[in-house]
Amino acid sequence: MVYDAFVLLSFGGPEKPDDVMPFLRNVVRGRGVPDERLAEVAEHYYHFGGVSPINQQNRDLLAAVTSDFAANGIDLPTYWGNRNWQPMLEDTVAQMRDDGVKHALGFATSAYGGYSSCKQYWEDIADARAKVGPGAPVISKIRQFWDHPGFIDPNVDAVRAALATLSGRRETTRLVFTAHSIPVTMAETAGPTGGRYTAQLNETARLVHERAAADLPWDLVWQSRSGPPQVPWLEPDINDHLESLAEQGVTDVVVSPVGFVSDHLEVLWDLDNEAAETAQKLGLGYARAATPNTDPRFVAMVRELVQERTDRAPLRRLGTLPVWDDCPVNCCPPPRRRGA
Ligand SMILES: CC1=C(CCC(=O)O)c2cc3nc(cc4[nH]c(cc5[nH]c(cc1n2)c(C)c5CCC(=O)O)c(CCC(=O)O)c4C)C(CCC(=O)O)=C3C
Ligand SMILES: [Fe+2]
Repeated sequence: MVYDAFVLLSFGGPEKPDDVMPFLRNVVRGRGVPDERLAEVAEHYYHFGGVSPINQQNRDLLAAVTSDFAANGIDLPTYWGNRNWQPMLEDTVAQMRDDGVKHALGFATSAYGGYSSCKQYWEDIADARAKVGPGAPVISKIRQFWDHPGFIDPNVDAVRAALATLSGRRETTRLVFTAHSIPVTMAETAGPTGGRYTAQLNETARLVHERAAADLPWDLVWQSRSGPPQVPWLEPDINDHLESLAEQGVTDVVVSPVGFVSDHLEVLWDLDNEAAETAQKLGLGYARAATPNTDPRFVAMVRELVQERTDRAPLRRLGTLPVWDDCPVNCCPPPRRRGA
């Protein structure tokens, strides 16, 4: 298989106040979410001047990957397209067609399986290619990387650095990993045999824990729940979990958002703002570990994942869960649409 381009696939985010509501309508398109709910979420974005950091983080990642390719003799042009905001993937795919690209490798900014984190990127690719029509390049998505050392090692260092800022007693310190909550049915149907999102997250958390702070107890909990209250999502929420930890006599927490690859708005708002405030109310010492962002090891991982496909380079990984490149068509079905 000969690949002739690389494309970074991501979520997208607003870059000025006027982008916020149209961006949010794109995120929930077809799901019948009322504007009042979106207006509430919009406040989180307005708090940061209507700018999500995610697009700049992706520009930085793409620039770093592009230089890393050049330094390692990989001669692929690099592109970037989003699901929910400019640059939209369909515009990127049109540009790739105009540039003569035939078959690109796509890297999505999510380490895990499941609908939102994996399958929906396949859908984004199919939708973008359908809109561009004849001549649209084929895009093959690169595998999930939850246990790749280039993802684990930066998280390990970040947990160690966060721990070092706490002044409390180690015996009563807890390591808390977080990821985006998803509907329980979505978790049950994640991956070819179900449960893949939570299984991979548990493996990531275990791998980071045993390298960063093997003596500390740890938990994996959830953040950023949305959707109507009658639909069950993964629990406990980080804020409820901090309360029960405080009741158990925990004095300090390190929160490591292994569910994400950059310090975007879900991290800045839901952790640095909300969870930090909860911890303060409870009198808990609190430190949030950084995500990989553009750590050189994470950037090198992207190149190694490309080399797995172009040179049949051996897979570098630390875990034991199964790995696959192309997902079966029937796995990770989309959530049921809500009535408007
Ligand atoms: C698993 C997962 C990831 C991690 C994997 C990955 O990274 O792909 C993720 C990432 C992100 N989620 C983000 C933002 C949002 N997610 C929403 C809504 C939802 N997320 C879901 C799941 C996930 N989401 C689900 C099941 C929904 C509800 C259903 C739906 O409607 O699809 C909503 C709607 C409003 C609301 O109801 O809260 C917003 C605004 C941002 C951007 C942050 C920024 O701007 O910096 C990022 C990176
Ligand atoms: Fe989300």
